[in-house]
Parts: sequence; structure tokens; C-alpha cells
Amino acid sequence: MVELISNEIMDHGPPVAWEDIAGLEFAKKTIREIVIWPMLRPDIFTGLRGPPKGLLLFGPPGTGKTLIGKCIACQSKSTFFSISASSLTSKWIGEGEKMVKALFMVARVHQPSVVFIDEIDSLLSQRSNDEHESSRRIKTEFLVQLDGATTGQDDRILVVGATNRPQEIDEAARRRLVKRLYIPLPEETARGQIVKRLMNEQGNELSESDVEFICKETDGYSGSDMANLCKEAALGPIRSLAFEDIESLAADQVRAITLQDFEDAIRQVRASVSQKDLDSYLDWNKQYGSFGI
Ligand SMILES: Nc1ncnc2c1ncn2[C@@H]1O[C@H](COP(=O)(O)OP(=O)(O)OP(=O)(O)O)[C@@H](O)[C@H]1O
Repeated sequence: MVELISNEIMDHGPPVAWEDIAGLEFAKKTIREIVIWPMLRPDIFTGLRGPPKGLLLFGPPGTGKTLIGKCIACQSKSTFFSISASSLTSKWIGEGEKMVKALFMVARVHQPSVVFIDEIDSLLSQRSNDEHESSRRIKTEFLVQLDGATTGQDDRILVVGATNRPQEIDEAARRRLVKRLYIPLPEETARGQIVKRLMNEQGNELSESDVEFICKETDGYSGSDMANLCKEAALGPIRSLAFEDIESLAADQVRAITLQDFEDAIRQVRASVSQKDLDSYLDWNKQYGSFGI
């Protein structure tokens, strides 16, 4: 199990820097102050100044919560463990409870550690009667481990939970995830940064004003909607080729991506988050968010 965790849950991928995350200035600044500095300098940030041990990132899907989790680990020079709560119940059937225990054990060995739990709502939702016995046991074990990690004075483990459904998290779990930070949709400038960064890797003819136009037309798009839009637009030059040409064409002969490709793509890729959902995140932020206004 330790081996499984080292191979599948411990993240060995490329590092993430703050600049890789577009926009979200408030979230980034807050995280730097309350989490990164204390993790880097535990000798200064002791007692009352100690870092929170549990952080909840909530907001619409595809807004960079996973990127932030990974960035926290990279910037605080911690080992990053990333697991989605649903895989505990589906992928390791019958072993979920042991996995949770082993995960925190390995995290303790490799500390400082950041344990990122995606879809944490499915693990910590209000207990219902029709709940499966095995998921109930996983949940209990998780709460025990969370308590251990969040109260152990000497352990340097930060648990970061991410959710698109904060309303489903019960009171006990909210209490343990002390800091709760709203991760909103990207604003216009952030959408522009995502387009520019992704388009950098491809031949394109987009001017500054083209990018501005794209940003204006994509109000309400999430970061991953923007990434999908760019993917769709990048297919434009290929679609304009005749089928026979695809096999023989040299790679450098594919035409550059244009604004027209984006205009076509915008018709295909729509915003995935509704206004109603956004309102409910704002409500929750007001009520339970650590920085709600
Ligand atoms: N702020 C952002 N800056 C740059 N890229 C972003 C941003 N937000 C989202 N993306 C893009 O969207 C993809 C999905 O983001 P990520 O997995 O971090 O979102 P998430 O909020 O964790 O989503 P989910 O809730 O669905 O798990 C990223 O791989 C990236 O390409």
C-alpha cells in the first residue's frame, strides 16, 4: 500500500509556479500569507502564528483548485499527495479505509506534506442513513486522520480539500477545515492570460485586440472552459485541410490559428457554470467563507 501511495498518490509531475495560475490574486496573496510563509518558517510562525492545518478551496469546477493545491506544495517545498475522494470508494474497493490510514502515515514520513483531497464533499457530506457501510468507515477513518493531522503540534501536514459543492459539507468537517477560501471564475484579464499562455505553444496570428475580443466574449467561462475553447480553436486550422492532405502535409505548413477559429469555437464551447450556481457559492462564502464579504 505504501508503494501504491508512492506511485499513484504522491505527485511527481512538473512543478507549478504562481505565474502558472492566471488571476486569483486575492486567493494567491492570502495563501502566501497564511500558509506558505508559516510552512517555510515554522520557527517564526509558532503558537498563535502557526499555520492552519486544514484549508478548503471551494468554487465552480475548473477554476484552478487543483493547480493551487499543487502550487502550495511546490512553493512550500512540501511533498504533494493528491487523491480524489471518489477514488477511495470506487478504485480501491474495500481498501479505502486502509488507504486513508496509509496515506497519512506516508505523508507523516515525508513531511512537510500537503495532502490534497479533490471532491472532498463526497467524503465529508452530511451523514445519511442509506450510506454504504464501507463509505461510512472511510469517512470515520478520514475524520480521525484529519484530527490527528490538524491537532498534532509537531506534524507539518496541511490538508487541502477542494469542492464544487461546499453546501454538502457538514458542520464537523467545516470546523476542521479552518480556512475556507472561495476560488471564483477567472476575470477578463485572467482569461486573457490563459489564452496567451496556451496560444504561446501554437502558431497563431492573434493580436492584442483579438485577445481582448475573445476575453469580452467569454464572460462566465471557467479556466477549464477557456482551456477547452483554446483546444477547439486550435483544431480550426486542421479542419480547414482536405482529408487527403493531412497525411502528407508537413507540420510547419499547418496555418496559424486566427480570430475566426476562436469565433467558431465560441459557438461550440459554452460556459459550463450557471448564474444560479455562482449565486449559491457567493451565499456560502458569505456565511462560512473565511474571507467572505
Ligand atoms: N486560474 C487558472 N489559470 C490557469 N489555468 C487554469 C486556471 N483555472 C483552470 N485552469 C485550467 O483548467 C484546468 C482544470 O483546472 P483544475 O483541475 O485546477 O480545476 P479545479 O478547480 O480543480 O476543477 P475541478 O473542481 O473540476 O476538479 C487546468 O488544468 C488548467 O488548464
